[in-house]
Amino acid sequence: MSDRAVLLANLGSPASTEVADVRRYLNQFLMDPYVVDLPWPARRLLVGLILLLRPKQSAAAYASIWWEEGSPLVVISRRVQQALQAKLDMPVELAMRYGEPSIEKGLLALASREGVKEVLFMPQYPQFAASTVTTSIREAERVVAEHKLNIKLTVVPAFHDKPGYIDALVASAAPHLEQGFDHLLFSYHGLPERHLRKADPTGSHCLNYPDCCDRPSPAHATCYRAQCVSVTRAFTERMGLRDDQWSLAFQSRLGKDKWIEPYTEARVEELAEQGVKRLLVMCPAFVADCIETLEEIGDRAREQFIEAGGEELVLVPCLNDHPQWIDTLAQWCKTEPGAA
Ligand SMILES: C=CC1=C(C)c2cc3[nH]c(cc4nc(cc5[nH]c(cc1n2)c(C)c5CCC(=O)O)C(CCC(=O)O)=C4C)c(C)c3C=C
Ligand SMILES: [Fe+2]
Ligand SMILES: [Fe+2]
Repeated sequence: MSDRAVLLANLGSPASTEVADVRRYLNQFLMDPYVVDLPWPARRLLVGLILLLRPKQSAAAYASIWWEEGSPLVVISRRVQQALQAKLDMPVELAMRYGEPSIEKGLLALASREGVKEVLFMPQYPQFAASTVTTSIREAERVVAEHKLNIKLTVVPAFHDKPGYIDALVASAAPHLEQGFDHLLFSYHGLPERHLRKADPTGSHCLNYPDCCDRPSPAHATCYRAQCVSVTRAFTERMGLRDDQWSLAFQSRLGKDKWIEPYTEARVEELAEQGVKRLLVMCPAFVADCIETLEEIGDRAREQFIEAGGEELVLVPCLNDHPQWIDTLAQWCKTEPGAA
């Protein structure tokens, strides 16, 4: 038995589709200063306003995609944990940044296991964003410090450029592309432009040129947008797609700030108007299907596409528990983190 253990971390879901549970979840999520990055009084005020209407709308959206066993995101993540556990001679736990099972419970459970000296902390995000990766790492560090846990926390960074991730994406999506399509849309979760600028260590690269993501820069080490572009490029090159067969857009905008463009909603409508009949949509910012893929794309974008003249929108499933993805994760757990 190794002295290493693994903690998979994802974003999290409400405990149920009851409005009160969704409100509690949204409050915890949006009051995170890495997500709504305003000083506390302004954040409290803005989130208070969002919580007037959003919980009811989101509860209805969650209810439309909820499974008998629970939230798709949590159920799929649990399957991944179990499949990974079956391949490894080290304990594997699952944690969510918001809601349950919490990062605190996961770390305490692993630290109490006999012989565990190191926890490999694996945030399940291919691209870096402070609102996903940094906040998860800070929470894990807080738990280790607060409980004085005698473990080494080793973080596996965002894996957008790791061949194992791209290979698994190709293996899981290729059969869907082989069914034929008029256009392939890569729809990534969006981010406020401000988040991108804040993450730019040069202070002068991101969003300062129309083609910033195509110009090599040290800023790309923490640029969510550039990492989405590079995953898309790697995938389309591997699949041998021409540039006119695909496009890239960003979904899930919330609030009045400017978010990174183009927006998925606008692109879906444009594609239908341009005569695209069979549209495939991939969402590579998510490793597991969730409300953002199943409801926002699989239901709402599909309806919008058909109303605008399209015939069929096919949502390509996320990596979920695809065997090749599980093999990749297992390899990362056994080797040096981030090296595979
Ligand atoms: C300011 C708001 C938000 C930022 C910034 C944000 C970044 C971000 N989120 C994900 C991944 C997921 N987000 C999910 C749900 C979700 N996201 C926001 C808002 C922001 N996300 C909200 C309010 C919600 C809840 C649903 C809703 O009311 O619309 C989920 C799915 C959760 C589930 O239970 O299924 C994921 C996963 C990324 C990758 C990201 C930054 C790049
Ligand atoms: Fe989100
Ligand atoms: Fe860029």
